[in-house]
Amino acid sequence: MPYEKITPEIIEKLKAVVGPKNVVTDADAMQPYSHDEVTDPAYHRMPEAVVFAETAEEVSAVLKLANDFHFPVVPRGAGTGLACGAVPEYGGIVLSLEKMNKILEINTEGLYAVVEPGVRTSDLQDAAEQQDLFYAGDPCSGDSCFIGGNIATNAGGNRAVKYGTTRHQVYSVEVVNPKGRIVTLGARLQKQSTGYSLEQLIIGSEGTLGIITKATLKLVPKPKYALDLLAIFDDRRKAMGVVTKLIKAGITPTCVEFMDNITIKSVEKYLNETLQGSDNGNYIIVEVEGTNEDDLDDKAVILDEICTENGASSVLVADHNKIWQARKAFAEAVRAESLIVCKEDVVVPVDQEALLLDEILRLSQKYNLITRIASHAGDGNIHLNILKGDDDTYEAWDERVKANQQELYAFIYAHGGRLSGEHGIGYKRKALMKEFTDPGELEMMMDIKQALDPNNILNPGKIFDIDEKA
Ligand SMILES: O=C(O)CC[C@@H](O)C(=O)O
Ligand SMILES: [Zn+2]
Repeated sequence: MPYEKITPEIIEKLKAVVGPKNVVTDADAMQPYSHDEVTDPAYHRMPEAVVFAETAEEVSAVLKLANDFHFPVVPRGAGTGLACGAVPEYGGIVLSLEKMNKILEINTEGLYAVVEPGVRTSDLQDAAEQQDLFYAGDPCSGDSCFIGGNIATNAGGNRAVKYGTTRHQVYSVEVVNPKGRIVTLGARLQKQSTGYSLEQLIIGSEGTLGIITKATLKLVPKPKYALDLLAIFDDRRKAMGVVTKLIKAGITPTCVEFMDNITIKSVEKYLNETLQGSDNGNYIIVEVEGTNEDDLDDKAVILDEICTENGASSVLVADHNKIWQARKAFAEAVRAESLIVCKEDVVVPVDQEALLLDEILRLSQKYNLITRIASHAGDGNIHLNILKGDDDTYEAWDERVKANQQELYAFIYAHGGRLSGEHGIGYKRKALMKEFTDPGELEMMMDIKQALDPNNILNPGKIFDIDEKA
């Protein structure tokens, strides 16, 4: 890629924009910005400088410099991604938004929040709760990830069954577009038919079309009554088979999550706690909200019946904090087992998900893979983690992982699915994106990128490589 190196002249100009303390070139200080949560060092890349922005105007000036001098700008939130979307594959600068971390407004009349991109998701959840309100976005990394990154990647998480993904929480975003113009896209409206929904184009574009500098997000009244049920199944295929039945019951659960037994054991070890049914159980965790205690009880009875009729050995009311601590510890528990992990994030229509699990189990046997499986089962989204075993070489493992991927993705696309449900493409999955995406669809994405970012300076090489355009 013919980009300019970050010269001392460029460093001086960057310092003039954001102040000397906000430009870092020391290798040790830059090291944490060379990767996200992908632990395999093969995917780490050092930036040439890390720049911290404190205002939209600074972001704008940095992007104008990038166009003038032709260097890449890689926007970064908390760095909790799993697709290398914030990793500077082609060098240049990492532009961190972590200092733009203010909750600007929680509006209890209009039910919305205005936040800067570096606000931690859990901080927004807590701030809303203090006003008896609720921010529905809830990625598993909520204690560390930022709202800006949630929007840029259209983070999914645990409550999408009822509330949708991040895109459904967003009224509007202020972005700096690749040419450096500050613009607000979308509006605080329940409806509008006023041209393209550009805010929706930004959401999930992984920082390739604009840098989010402010967002107006939906809040809802805090649900007064909620309950977590834990259904334990001896057979994991039966556990997954119950999901469509739970959805069809018309109760609109907030969450329907799945964990298989070996994963429960892994989490148990990591947390050093005993988890219910961990001897040979597989979990379906269902959270429901109700208007009052009776409503909640009625829903619980229905869910209990469905699970029991479909093979659950027990259905328990779970301790909310404990069960969610276990579910949210999935990624960390796997990381504690192995730093070399392939994380599949496949998604199919919910009614195809039991078939997908069958296929995953078949392929895991065929390719002799060590797996851990957790799933946002209510969304059809399965996280298949494939661990490298101690007595495997990287090359032998990688070869089997790739063969598995080919068969798995062929199955997924044949069943109306996609290769990523929520973690995104970044640069980690772009070769597979190219292989499995309809060329016409990919061409439209590239056309949009080229129109908005003609110099290809904003997060280049993410989702696709523009110079590979046919
Ligand atoms: O590490 C993973 O594969 C999944 C991480 C996260 O999306 C989750 O749902 O736990
Ligand atoms: Zn997830």
